[in-house]
Amino acid sequence: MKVVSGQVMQQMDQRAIGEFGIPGLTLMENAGRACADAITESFGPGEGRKVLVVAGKGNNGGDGYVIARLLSARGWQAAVLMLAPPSAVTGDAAANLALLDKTSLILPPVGAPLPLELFREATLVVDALLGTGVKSEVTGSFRDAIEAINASGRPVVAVDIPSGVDAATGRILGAAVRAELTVTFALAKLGNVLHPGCDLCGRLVVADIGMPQAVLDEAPGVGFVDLAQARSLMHPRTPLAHKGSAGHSLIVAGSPGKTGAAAMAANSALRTGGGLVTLAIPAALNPILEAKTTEVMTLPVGSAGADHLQAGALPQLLREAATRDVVALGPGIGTAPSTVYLVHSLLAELAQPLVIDADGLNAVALEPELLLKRRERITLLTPHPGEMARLSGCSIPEIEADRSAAAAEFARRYQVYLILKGARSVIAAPDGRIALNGSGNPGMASGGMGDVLTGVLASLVGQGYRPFEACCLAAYVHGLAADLLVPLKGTQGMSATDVQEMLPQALKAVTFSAARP
Ligand SMILES: NC(=O)C1=CN([C@@H]2O[C@H](COP(=O)(O)OP(=O)(O)OC[C@H]3O[C@@H](n4cnc5c(N)ncnc54)[C@H](O)[C@@H]3O)[C@@H](O)[C@H]2O)[C@@H](O)CC1
Ligand SMILES: [K+]
Repeated sequence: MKVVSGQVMQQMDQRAIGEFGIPGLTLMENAGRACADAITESFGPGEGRKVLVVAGKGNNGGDGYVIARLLSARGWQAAVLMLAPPSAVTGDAAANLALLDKTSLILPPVGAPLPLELFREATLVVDALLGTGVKSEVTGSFRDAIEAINASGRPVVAVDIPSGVDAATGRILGAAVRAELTVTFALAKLGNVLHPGCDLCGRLVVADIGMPQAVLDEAPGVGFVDLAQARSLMHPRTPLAHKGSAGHSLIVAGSPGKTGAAAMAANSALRTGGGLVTLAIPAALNPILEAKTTEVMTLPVGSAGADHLQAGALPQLLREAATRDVVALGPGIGTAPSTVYLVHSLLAELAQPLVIDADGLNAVALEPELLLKRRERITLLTPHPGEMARLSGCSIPEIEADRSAAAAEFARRYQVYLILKGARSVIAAPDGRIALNGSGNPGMASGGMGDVLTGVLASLVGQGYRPFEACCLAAYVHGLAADLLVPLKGTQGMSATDVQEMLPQALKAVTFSAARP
């Protein structure tokens, strides 16, 4: 699904009206009807029940007037609480205001408290205060209205986006409505899917309001990886599949104290459907990894006593990699100078698609220009914000201020695919494509989750998925495995190994529709 900023949506509205001749009134009528239909579907017919529409002075309020008119025709007793005088309402919104029964309009005198009894008496509250036109922090009577809506204890339906959420960032502008249902128009807005705004939307419905297909297709936006999107990316496994056709990953990982990272990355590659996995580890750690893994083949590298990956292991690793479909480099390798040197050498010399994570990224951060040596080869990085900050020479707050921009800029500059981890991981491609991952939960804030993702991503690349699609699917499946754990374990105490072991169920959920076992 495509997601756009509020500003882009406003340009789309203008284009539909100006270039395609669709009257703004038609778009507003379609938007209001989509909300009325969603309300009827969720809450049933009116049967004399009361609905309170809280309306601002812009077109979001205009949608609210349409909703009030249509719901009263469907048996609701509709009242409209206006936060601005009718004289301030203009354009299409004014045209719809004129169609309303004047006795349904409530306009509290300036400075008077809001009539809270209206909220108590209503069965349902519709939030049509502010939509994509919100410009600043919400204060005064608008803030009072948002607080009254939230305190009402009534189900709330938000029109387009919960009022007070910034449509471009999901940021709460001082106060925001908490809705049970949000009906957004034409395309979802970034504020509908980014935290914390998305936590206030409740169920999100994206309604068709008759926007021309060309306007939808040509709007600049980002992808949002949800179940439907992940399902469309999944390659079905053919009946003729064999272990040689499902990809052979080489995972280069491990140092003393971090053998678990190596084991999780390798096991996760298998749990994602990889045909074969070879785990290259410092020779001295081989007995530990032999015991920790079963299906995985271990490859002790370096001299017999080597407990860190060292530069001398380069020829052995290059020989091994030559017949592998993908290499993943970094989980738990540490930052010893010789290990860093090895990472830099592998970066330059490996021909295979290369996934780099963890200490592999820290080694790259010392000399990011080395990535440009791989311009003609596929490189995929999976940084968390701290690693991203080191890679790009910015601070973590700078990265967090605009995660999509940070990921997109780095991916373009260094011609790499990138998963910037965190709530709503950002996936960026060298050609400018961006997607946000829709799965995952706070239970994933625990050590080792990144090692699992590395294994998942390497496995998918090894199975032949194209890099951007592999990143989208890896992020989604990884998050979904954690989501499937929530009913079983909650969000405190789930471990990365739990997520690793849930990967097959996540893949199953993505592969099969509900109708198929
Ligand atoms: N043709 C169109 O443009 C369509 C627009 N639609 C609706 O129109 C909405 C956008 O309408 P508008 O651009 O009129 O904007 P809004 O209705 O979101 O709000 C804009 C109004 O609120 C005021 N405002 C901004 N920030 C404020 C704040 N912090 N506190 C108080 N007032 C504030 C502005 O001065 C402006 O008057 C969409 O969200 C959607 O609901 C739909 O009807 C579909 C068609
Ligand atoms: K709203």
